[in-house]
Amino acid sequence: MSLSVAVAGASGYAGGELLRLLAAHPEFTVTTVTAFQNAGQPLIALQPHLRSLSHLTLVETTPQNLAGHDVVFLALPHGKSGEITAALPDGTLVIDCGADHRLTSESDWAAFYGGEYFGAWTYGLPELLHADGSKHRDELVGATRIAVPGCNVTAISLGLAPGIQSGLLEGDDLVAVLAVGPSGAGKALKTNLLASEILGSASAYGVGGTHRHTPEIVQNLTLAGGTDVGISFTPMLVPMSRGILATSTAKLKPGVTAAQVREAFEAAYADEPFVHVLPAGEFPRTADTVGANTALVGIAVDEATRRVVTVTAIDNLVKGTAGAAIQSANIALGFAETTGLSTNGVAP
Ligand SMILES: NC(=O)C1=CN([C@@H]2O[C@H](COP(=O)(O)OP(=O)(O)OC[C@H]3O[C@@H](n4cnc5c(N)ncnc54)[C@H](OP(=O)(O)O)[C@@H]3O)[C@@H](O)[C@H]2O)C=CC1
Ligand SMILES: CC(=O)N[C@@H](CCC(=O)OP(=O)(O)O)C(=O)O
Repeated sequence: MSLSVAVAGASGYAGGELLRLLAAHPEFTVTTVTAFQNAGQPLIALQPHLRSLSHLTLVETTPQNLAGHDVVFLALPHGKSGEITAALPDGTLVIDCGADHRLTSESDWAAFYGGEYFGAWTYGLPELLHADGSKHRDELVGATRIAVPGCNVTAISLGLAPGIQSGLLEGDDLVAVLAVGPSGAGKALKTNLLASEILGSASAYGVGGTHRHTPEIVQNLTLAGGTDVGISFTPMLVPMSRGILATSTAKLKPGVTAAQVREAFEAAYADEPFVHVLPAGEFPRTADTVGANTALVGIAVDEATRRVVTVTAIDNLVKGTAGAAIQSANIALGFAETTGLSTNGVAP
């Protein structure tokens, strides 16, 4: 018997991608979809690509409308899920794609987000290494509240954690520069995201340690065993609708070889269904992850500067959000982790 599912924020980009994946998931049936100003509209009016869900109508995002489901996925603006989930029964599996429950430090929340702090939930990045070599998926088994990572955070964390956990890389001088697609910013119209502004242009934002994903990256890489973790991280908007290409670099510890670094990454991800290390000399393209729940990682060592350089590609809406949410739900509920998810993208 399939589980009944509600998706809140179903008119947005993350909600739409959740619905696309859930519609093909054998264990879930979406019965409720909610929105804010678009409540009352047929879902198909907002998500015309989701033909198999054309029977659904968007209703208001209230605890009453979300109650009575086995699983609730939230794809709401930051700060909007805390109050709603407080009213849902403890036994309901709730998965939040927003940031409200990602940070374990209240002071980081206050510094980078502000507003009421609702506390951290189990973190939805199964492949994240812990200092002792275990993976974060162990914590997801049986969880009933899950916080899905920020998409930039996923790309950077997967691209650095094995080097940190293995003790081969310094954690205090990390640098990451990312090319990101505008869908990461959501559907709501913003002037700097108009096609006329982004086509033919690349622009940096969140520069100089100000991006709100910074403490989340530090949190993950500290969990992976890093000491005094510090990262300078700069995302750049580029004209592609989906995708993140994260170039992450770190200093090698004295005496560490390129072969040791590659071995650490290959060992960490050897059994991972969704994280693939590319052969030496190969680096990923975002195009090869579009629609797939895949992270592709390329690795090089720059001997002149004694830095490792990893290049990680993900689809921000799949492995960066909706796919990670479903992967984590699968683990929490005891389904095969890959259920309803694919490593195959679409091309061209
Ligand atoms: N886009 C991405 O790549 C990623 C997104 N996320 C997170 O997922 C969440 C959703 O993002 P995204 O889909 O991109 O955003 P969108 O702007 O595309 O969608 C936002 C959704 O929230 C609803 N909404 C807007 N304002 C309110 C409100 N005040 N109260 C309740 N609901 C509201 C909207 O409804 P309506 O249409 O009716 O206004 C819509 O359904 C965010 O927390 C985001 O950070 C996380 C990782 C990556
Ligand atoms: C292009 C763009 O603006 N991208 C977003 C990514 C959003 C994301 O990962 O989600 P959360 O907002 O849930 O953290 C950004 O860099 O802030």
